[in-house]
Amino acid sequence: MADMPADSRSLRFTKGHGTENDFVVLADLDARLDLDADLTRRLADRHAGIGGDGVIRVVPTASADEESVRALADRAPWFMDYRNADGSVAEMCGNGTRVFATFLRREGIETADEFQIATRAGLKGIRFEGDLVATNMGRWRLVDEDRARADGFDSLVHVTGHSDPWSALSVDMSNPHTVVALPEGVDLDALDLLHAPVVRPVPPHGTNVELVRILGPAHIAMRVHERGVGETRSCGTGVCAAALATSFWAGDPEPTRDWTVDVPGGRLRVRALPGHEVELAGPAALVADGEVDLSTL
Ligand SMILES: N[C@@H](CCC[C@H](N)C(=O)O)C(=O)O
Repeated sequence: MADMPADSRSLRFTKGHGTENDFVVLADLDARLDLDADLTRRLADRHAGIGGDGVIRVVPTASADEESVRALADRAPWFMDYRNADGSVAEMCGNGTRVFATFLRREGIETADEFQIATRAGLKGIRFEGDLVATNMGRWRLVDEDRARADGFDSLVHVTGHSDPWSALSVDMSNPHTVVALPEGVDLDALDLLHAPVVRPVPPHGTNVELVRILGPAHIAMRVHERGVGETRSCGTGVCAAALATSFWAGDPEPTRDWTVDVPGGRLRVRALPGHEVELAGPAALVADGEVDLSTL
């Protein structure tokens, strides 16, 4: 169990989600919480804890462990410290940025319609747009651009229940993604994602795997198996990777139109920005506040 503030064995939390990618949000405004892998796993446990695909700690950027994050403090006072449900630390979480920003607004910590937050993948610009929150996710890249341009693909993905592996494309969204366009006749809804898809060659830092069905022009449906979690109902970085890969395959490597991505938990918009950056827009909801007795976890 993590070291906790001496005066408290309980922890206040907020539960939130972005297109049903759900998170336990911890306001650690004094940077007193030692959120280690064990505590993260216990909080995220859906049976014995609060439950979530991940845990988000809201902490002053100046107090981050990583020097590269602390360097952002003068431009973004708050750091989204994101952990997957298995306790692993991830570079970025697209849906998490909207939940994080919505929490900062609700608490009156940030009051503007536009502000920047700090993540392990650098600064991310937030813009409130009606009911949606838009995040400038920053720069993206194809992991093996030469191979992608020559073949369209750079790896193979094997999904349980299907004898043949499918061609896939690796996209770096600051975190790793492997995108598969499903062959004709394969039912997206029927895929077995209880088991992790097997990716070859093995990605050095693991990967999130997106399975995509094309629904129409600039419109796809996607399911995802997330690194450090399992299948989730949405993944913001994955949605961007899927839209960018599909646009690439469609001959529009720098997307000139907005893409709509349907996930089991809702709908998201992906927009290319100048400078090879990409914006993700969608809803965010804070659904509960509570206090957990850490001795019971
Ligand atoms: N759900 C997130 C991504 C969270 C991190 C991912 N599982 C990883 O390990 O890279 C999103 O909305 O982007």
